[in-house]
Amino acid sequence: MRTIIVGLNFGKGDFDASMEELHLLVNSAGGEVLAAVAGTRKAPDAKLYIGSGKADEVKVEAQIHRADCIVFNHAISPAQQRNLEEFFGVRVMDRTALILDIFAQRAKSHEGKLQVEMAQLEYMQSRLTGLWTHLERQRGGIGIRGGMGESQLEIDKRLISERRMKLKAELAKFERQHKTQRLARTRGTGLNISLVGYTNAGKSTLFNHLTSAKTYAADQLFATLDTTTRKVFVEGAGQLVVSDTVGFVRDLPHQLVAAFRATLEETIQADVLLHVVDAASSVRMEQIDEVNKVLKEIEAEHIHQILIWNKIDLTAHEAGIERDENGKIARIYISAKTGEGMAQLREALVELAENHTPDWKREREQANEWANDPRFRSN
Ligand SMILES: Nc1nc2c(ncn2[C@@H]2O[C@H](COP(=O)(O)OP(=O)(O)OP(=O)(O)O)[C@@H](O)[C@H]2O)c(=O)[nH]1
Ligand SMILES: [Mg+2]
Repeated sequence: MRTIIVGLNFGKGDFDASMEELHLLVNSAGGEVLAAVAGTRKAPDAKLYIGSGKADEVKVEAQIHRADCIVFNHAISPAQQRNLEEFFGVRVMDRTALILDIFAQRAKSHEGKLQVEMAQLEYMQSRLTGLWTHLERQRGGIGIRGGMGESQLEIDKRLISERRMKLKAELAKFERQHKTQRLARTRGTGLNISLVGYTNAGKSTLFNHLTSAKTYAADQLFATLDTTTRKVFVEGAGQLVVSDTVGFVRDLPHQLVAAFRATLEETIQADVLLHVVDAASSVRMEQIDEVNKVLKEIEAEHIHQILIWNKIDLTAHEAGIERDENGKIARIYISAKTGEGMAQLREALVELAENHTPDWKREREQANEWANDPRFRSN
């Protein structure tokens, strides 16, 4: 797709980095960015999101470059999208739709495909509702009852609802399957580790290094969609379970977070999160915040987390372990590409495994505690 990207700078965060990310997102979706238009505003315009002057500018750019798509670096309302498409005469997408599109292209497993479809339907349904209110208002004004628009909308809405119900039931089946598999996998094994992090941070590269697996690692956003889990034997740490997960991104559509809940469930079950950070990125701190936001959304913020400062081959950092004031491991500097710091990471895993209490032991301790608690003793 021949694309023009548009972003408004509201004076928050790193605007240039966010436009750069949108550029990467469009490339990841298979599109080509022909021009970028930036504007500054205090608040979005109700009708077109951008002001009418800016809209003229975008229209000229679109005509010069013969663009067939305009992507906004924001979430725009259904009404605004309609107005913009009318104004430009080409397709208009917002950030959410773009991310959904990438996920739809990337989904490989049956479950992944269902999850993305679920998220898309939810997104569409919210758009239809917007359209519906719009027609409703129009109809009220003109005083005509019923009409083609209304019935078509009603049908669309019903079809979407029915499909969503079906998907929900199918996804629930997968969820039960995950539970059984997880039980079988973690029985008798040690530490359960999940690699989490912003998209493109290097999770899959690290996963491959740790497990000698061939998980798809690529310089594109959302290379990984499905959670991959492997057992790994680490000398001194015993049998570990390691999971590679989907990358997070700023404003990850909440529909997607909801849809991927089952996949992300793996993350929630982990004993330790290795939070992989692209240390070479200028916006790494913002990315860490975004990842933590999603972790909170999936109720995984309480899990012990260690920051993996990756890609140090591109920075001035040296490989090694950094500890907090209590001597606990806080950060590990590595390069998953060159292998620097991997020895230290393995050392850290041994230490974590030593300090880890397996579930069965924790349960037994808990039972003993209750047995000895006078409050629970009968006479
Ligand atoms: N220079 C350098 N590049 C790295 C390093 N680790 C990963 N990369 C590169 O970064 C890009 C992204 O790596 P992935 O492992 O696919 O990243 P990911 O976090 O799994 O990304 P998603 O699955 O898209 O969320 C690839 O081009 C890797 O080759 C590193 O230590 N140094
Ligand atoms: Mg990956």
